[in-house]
Amino acid sequence: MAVTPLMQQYYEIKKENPGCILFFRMGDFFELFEDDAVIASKILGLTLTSRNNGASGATPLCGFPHHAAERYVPKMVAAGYRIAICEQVEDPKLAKGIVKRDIVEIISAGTAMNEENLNAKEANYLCAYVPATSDDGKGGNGDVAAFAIADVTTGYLATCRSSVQAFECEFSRRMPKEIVIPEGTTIPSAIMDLIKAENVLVTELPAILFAEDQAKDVLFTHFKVEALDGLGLDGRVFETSVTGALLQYLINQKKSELSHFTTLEILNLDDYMTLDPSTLRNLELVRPLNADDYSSTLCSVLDFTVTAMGGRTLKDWVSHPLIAVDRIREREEAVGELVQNPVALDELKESLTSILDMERLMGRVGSGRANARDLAGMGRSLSQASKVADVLEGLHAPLFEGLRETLNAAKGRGEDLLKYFNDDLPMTVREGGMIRPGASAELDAMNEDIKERREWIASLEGRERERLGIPSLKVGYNRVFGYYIEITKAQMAKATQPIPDEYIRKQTTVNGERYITPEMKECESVISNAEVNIHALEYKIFCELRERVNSWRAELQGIADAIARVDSLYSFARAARKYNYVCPEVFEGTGIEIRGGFHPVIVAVNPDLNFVPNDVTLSPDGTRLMLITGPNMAGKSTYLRQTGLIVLMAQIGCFVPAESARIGVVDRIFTRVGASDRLSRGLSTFMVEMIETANILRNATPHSLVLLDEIGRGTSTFDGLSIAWAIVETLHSEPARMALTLFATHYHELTGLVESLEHAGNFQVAVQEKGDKLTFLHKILEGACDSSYGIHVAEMAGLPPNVVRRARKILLRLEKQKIDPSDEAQNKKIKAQPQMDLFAPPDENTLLLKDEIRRLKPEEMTPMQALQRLMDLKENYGK
Ligand SMILES: Nc1ncnc2c1ncn2[C@@H]1O[C@H](COP(=O)(O)OP(=O)(O)OP(=O)(O)O)[C@@H](O)[C@H]1O
Repeated sequence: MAVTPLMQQYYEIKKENPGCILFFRMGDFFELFEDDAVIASKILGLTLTSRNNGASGATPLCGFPHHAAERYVPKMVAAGYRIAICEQVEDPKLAKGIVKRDIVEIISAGTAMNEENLNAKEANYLCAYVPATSDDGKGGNGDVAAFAIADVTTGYLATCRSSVQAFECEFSRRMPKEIVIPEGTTIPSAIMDLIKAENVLVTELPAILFAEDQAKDVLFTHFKVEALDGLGLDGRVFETSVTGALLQYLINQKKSELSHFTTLEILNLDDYMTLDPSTLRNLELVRPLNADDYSSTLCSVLDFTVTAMGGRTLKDWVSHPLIAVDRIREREEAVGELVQNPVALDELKESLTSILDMERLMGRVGSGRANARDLAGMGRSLSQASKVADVLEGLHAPLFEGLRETLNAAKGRGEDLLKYFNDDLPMTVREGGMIRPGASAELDAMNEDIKERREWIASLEGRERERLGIPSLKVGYNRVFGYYIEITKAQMAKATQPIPDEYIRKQTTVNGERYITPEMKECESVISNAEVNIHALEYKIFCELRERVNSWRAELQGIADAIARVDSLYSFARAARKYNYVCPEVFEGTGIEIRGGFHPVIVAVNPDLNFVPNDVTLSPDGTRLMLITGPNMAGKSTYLRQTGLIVLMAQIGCFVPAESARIGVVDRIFTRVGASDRLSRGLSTFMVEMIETANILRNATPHSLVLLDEIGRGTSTFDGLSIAWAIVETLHSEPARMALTLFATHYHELTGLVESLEHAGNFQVAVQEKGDKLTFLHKILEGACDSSYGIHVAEMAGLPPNVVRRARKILLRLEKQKIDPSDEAQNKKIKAQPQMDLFAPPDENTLLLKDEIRRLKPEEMTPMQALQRLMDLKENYGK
């Protein structure tokens, strides 16, 4: 079927970009056709119309003015689509036939650059993954991963080979918006879970992009190196392949060089405490459990950062606690110095305040999008960065010395840039108005040449007003016929002079006439000819400046990174001062000793709450496992979480919410606490609980901190108790595990077990019972709690009195069968006993009896037969 030539062009471009929604530029509009139009009209709320497409009939169509793309592209990307921007790439006036069009950029979740629509304090990560083998070449069954992570907005690029489990942890810490894989690759199921839960876009690429040789070429060309060791990739086949493919994908999408990717980091995940996705979630470090409540996260409490870069680094630090004691102490020392020096803190805040997002500005420079405002912004930020260096001059912590040296590279550069730019700058780069007088002699001379004529035009209005006696006469300008003199009908009537002969009528408007004069036109033509050259020269100077900034990129990224770190240390110090945190003593070894610890988030969010501080003492030779009993609502979960958070805060180099703390560096924090959002993924509460517990029991080490809250409550009492019991024994006694453990439980039966274990101790959350009234004291004390008060709490919550009364009766009866786990004889009985659940099914005899009764037909029996049957039943079942 014949289609119009325009649609033919459309179809060709569409075919070359499968899987993309095509934004097709036509004049001042973007048009979308067919399915693209139907999809976009729904998402963007646009009216769907149709276009006559030659003999093939009408085509669904929707469109919008081109500048609206700024708003519409992010909306489409957020809805999970990939947008191909197709621009007119030749001047329509010069085109022979259909205007030439081409794709200038493809935008998807992980490649979006439009930072106005991104959360400034959040990175926009894109990840690539390939299955790998381990160093020794043995682990090739998909349990080793190679991955690369990039942020195209800032130029961050890193790669790593690790176990799939470590990849899963890193994936959830970074939470990329998009993952790129070779076609047909199976993504490990744990990662797939995260992808589904977070709506991560999955992009499959031809496997050839991941071929080692191809990837090498991409890396060599991009980084201008001739060997892999220049990038630290020597002998790292999988990392090379995955990084090369990722970079190639980005270059293909952005259709630009991306020179802001200047370095490649080889990640070593062993440098950081392992935090699996459930711990990240449960401790609410960066993201809240309840999507809308960011204030419940640790980040929100610690984030006093002033710059967007600092905000991103702070998040990165919080989700990557350190293992190396010297690095932790380095940060602590720097924070400590700031805590003691409020003047320096204020000075830092002042100089950090006007620093823009230099990393993202570099992204704009590197991808050729920067305008004069961006370069001047970079200039101002550099001047401020050198002020930050001056503040650091007065500080002595070793970390600050290194940062100051890096920041010294900013000295002079800001001023060097700013001297070129006007104070008020346009968005456009080809229409002049950017370069400050005095910055270029050539430009000044060109401006000088037309100065008189510009002044002549500028003063024309005044002169003509006087000459014609029309005080409100106007000289205007439009793109169609340039300068004109406008005289309204009312003005004309009041004019003291007739319209001069040299006035040429150009346009009649509703209110009057517009004129030009030959002298005016001659002047204008000289000005506009000169301005073409002036604008071209301004653009040339601008491009040189942009190139200069681009050539500074390595230093600028170093400066940006240093600013982000200073800002994060500043933020820790502010938090420490505001909430009275103390510097923990972090040591290499095992043991946790916290005096007067409190929960950083609860206290920050509820400043009026009378929070009761608590102690923790865990050591390999003393108590390794604390079993904590106490009523509901007493504060067990809070105690567990605050301990996890305090240990984590110590290892990110932050001060901690306590009177004092000694923290032996832990390799992992495991948590099995609270609700889980994995329920939505089709797993039952109990299943999730057991998956997470299994992970703990397989991976905990004697250097781990394990937080277990109410393990086993998701199943029947005896199953749950038995599981909890076995877990306590394993964590306490199995040499490979023996982790420092806080175990909160409602199974009071376990307190007896704990008494028989050498390195476990019973603790309770104190309550005060006066008559019927129960007061929570929130204090953790030694010893076991002898009552669970569950019914009490239920009563306080408003359960109807008849239900409460009945519950008390049932409880009394059940307590008569109480089990003592420390009683060996009874222990054996438990294991041998069939399940004795409240709602356990009736025994076999009862079922048989019921069955026999059901089959009896008394109406067909004689009295004698009935009596005989009754005697049989009594004989069989009556004992
Ligand atoms: N140390 C404390 N000081 C003051 N209030 C506290 C303290 N610890 C907890 N709370 C408050 O008590 C309430 C219950 O705490 P939490 O959820 O930790 O109890 P729990 O013992 O784990 O309860 P459950 O067994 O029902 O899960 C929370 O609202 C919390 O703010």
